[in-house]
Amino acid sequence: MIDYEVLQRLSETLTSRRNADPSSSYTAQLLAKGPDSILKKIGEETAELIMAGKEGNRLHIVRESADVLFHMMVLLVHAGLSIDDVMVEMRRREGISGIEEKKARTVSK
Ligand SMILES: N=c1c2ncn([C@@H]3O[C@H](COP(=O)(O)OP(=O)(O)OP(=O)(O)O)[C@@H](O)[C@H]3O)c2ncn1[C@@H]1O[C@H](COP(=O)(O)O)[C@@H](O)[C@H]1O
Repeated sequence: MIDYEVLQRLSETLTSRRNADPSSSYTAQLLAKGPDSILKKIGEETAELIMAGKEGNRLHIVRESADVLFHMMVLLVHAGLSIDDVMVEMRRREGISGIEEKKARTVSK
């Protein structure tokens, strides 16, 4: 059974870090440094995920994916959002083929 509740708990923890002391929280440090620092980390972690994907090492892919997801969630908190908002969008897309969606986009242009 996959523990999706871990994302909910992490989301709550990260939101609470808005008021935390940066000396005791990496998330609070990032939030205090501002959006450019968060975006820089997302860029770095995404590049590392790309390299892991090229390398094909499954453990590295999982670990780098977790780093990207974590830093993306910090960005969401910075923007006053949460993983819930992303899930709402994913639910909206559910069952809509990417191929069909793209075709509909071209038609409406
Ligand atoms: N999931 C994570 C998580 N994933 C990655 N990281 C941190 O992200 C940082 C960046 O990773 P890097 O490998 O790039 O580290 P680095 O190379 O030393 O960083 P730079 O020198 O490049 O800045 C590291 O310090 C990791 O520990 C995380 N830090 C925290 N969490 C979760 O967030 C919660 C709150 O954390 P704090 O806010 O620190 O209490 C924790 O309980 C965890 O559940």
